[in-house]
Amino acid sequence: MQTDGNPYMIELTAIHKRYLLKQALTDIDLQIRTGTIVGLLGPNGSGKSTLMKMIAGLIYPTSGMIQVAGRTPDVHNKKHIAYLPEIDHLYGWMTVAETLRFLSGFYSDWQADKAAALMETLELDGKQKMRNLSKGMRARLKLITAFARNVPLILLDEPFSGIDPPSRAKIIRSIISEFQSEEQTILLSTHTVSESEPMFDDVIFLHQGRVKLFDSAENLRSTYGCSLENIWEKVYT
Ligand SMILES: Nc1ncnc2c1ncn2[C@@H]1O[C@H](COP(=O)(O)OP(=O)(O)OP(=O)(O)O)[C@@H](O)[C@H]1O
Repeated sequence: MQTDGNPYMIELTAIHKRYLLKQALTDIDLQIRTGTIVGLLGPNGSGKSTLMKMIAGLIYPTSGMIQVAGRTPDVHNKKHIAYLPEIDHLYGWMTVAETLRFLSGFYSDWQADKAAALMETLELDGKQKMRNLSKGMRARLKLITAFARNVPLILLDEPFSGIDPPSRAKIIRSIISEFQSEEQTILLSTHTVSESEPMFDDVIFLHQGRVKLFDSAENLRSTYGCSLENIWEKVYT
């Protein structure tokens, strides 16, 4: 995946997405800089997952243009994008360690040493059977599978759902420390704004499928004179 001097990992121009009966995204223009962690915030149904799936090349816009590292995303982008995977289809009889080995076979960029280190940091037991994992443990495993890959773009859709607050704090610290700012870009959607705030370089606030605010976290805080969480309250209430 080449960026050829282009400072933007993701460029969206006049994007509209309509499902059969529902307009999900309207007139989205965004440019996401390479080497940043970007927060994608918004209430339920504001279009976060739709935007993520589109950037991952899993669904297509109704109109408009998307460029990811200078090319239109399609299913082949899986090679270059780690999209927080659905793991529910994986074999329940396998252990966590077997599952990671199984997944490693699909990705030439898999870093087994990193997966092992993250297993330790996130306190996941390799001997546990997949079918016995709690919701929070499954969420941890998803994060490990995303960060074990050496890819330029990581898309994390609600990575903290089901994870308890102390573990969330630990995971956020590990995302910050694992982030390779020269080479990587992370787009992360979440409802846990206050805890996630320290991670974000830039923040997108979506509202009813439109971009309500998009700026650096620092500019937003100084413009509004408060934290992102308080901005959230001002924007959405
Ligand atoms: N496959 C689909 N078919 C029809 N409508 C859909 C589909 N997926 C999403 N929608 C609708 O599009 C809108 C945006 O949904 P989306 O899942 O992108 O929002 P979200 O911000 O990720 O929500 P949440 O925070 O609840 O996960 C919603 O009104 C939703 O009902």
